[in-house]
Amino acid sequence: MIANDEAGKTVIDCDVKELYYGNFKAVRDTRIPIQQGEITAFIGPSGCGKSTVLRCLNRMNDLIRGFRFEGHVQFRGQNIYSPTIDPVAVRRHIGMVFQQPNPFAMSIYKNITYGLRINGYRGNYDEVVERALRGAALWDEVKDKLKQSGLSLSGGQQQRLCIARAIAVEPEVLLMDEPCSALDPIATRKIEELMKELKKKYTIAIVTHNMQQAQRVADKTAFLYVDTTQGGRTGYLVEHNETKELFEQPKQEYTRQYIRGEFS
Ligand SMILES: Nc1ncnc2c1ncn2[C@@H]1O[C@H](COP(=O)(O)OP(=O)(O)OP(=O)(O)O)[C@@H](O)[C@H]1O
Repeated sequence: MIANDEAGKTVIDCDVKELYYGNFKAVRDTRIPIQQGEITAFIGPSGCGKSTVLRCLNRMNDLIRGFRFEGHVQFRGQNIYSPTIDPVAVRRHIGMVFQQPNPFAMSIYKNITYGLRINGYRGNYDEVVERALRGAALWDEVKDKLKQSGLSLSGGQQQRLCIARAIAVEPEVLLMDEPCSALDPIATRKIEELMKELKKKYTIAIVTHNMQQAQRVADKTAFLYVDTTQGGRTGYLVEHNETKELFEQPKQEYTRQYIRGEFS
């Protein structure tokens, strides 16, 4: 669906042929190339596999019992599921921000330096903390209280702290699983503005329930739906395209119906 001349821009080539949790086939036939310097949104009804596919991109599903999938996920041409690849190293390159802000119960400063300390970083921690907090548009609000607990911040600030924590280790890709769903509209807009800034430096994939949000922030959008024809509930990719085109001139009837709200 995406033109060949864009293949060189592909940072992650995700091709899920079949994905299972135990005996349950959760996703099939979903190929989504994630392009460098872009925001790719995953949309679709509840249970279509948006979060599952997103979590495949940095091996977060590995932790789930019964998870297995056929297909591949290549990061810069390398299969991240190869037995020789360390999943922790994968997550250094491909960071993640979750639905609920989840700062650690420690100071703002230590939240940011946590990943660096684990990785044995020997550089200047103060510099990294400032750079990460500035990158997450939080520096001005917290620079005088870096020793205060991360949990003392507002929900929107906590989510920006989690983004700062994710970018402190300088990943190439940021995965965001409904990062605004626990936030009010003002905090949501702040995160959306931040995403537009972040994409100058990072490639982003985001799961969102909010179609307006996808239209506001995403360059490309992938629409997944649930196939119930075989008696199961298996998610699959219906359409992946430029966001504007997907919303204004959808190629698939299911996409057209979904964005018109004809089914939920
Ligand atoms: N850990 C798990 N064990 C078993 N089944 C799971 C697990 N996680 C998700 N599933 C199932 O896989 C399917 C896809 O779930 P997933 O959370 O990826 O969908 P989603 O599109 O992100 O949904 P939502 O929008 O409601 O968050 C669902 O049927 C769900 O019940």
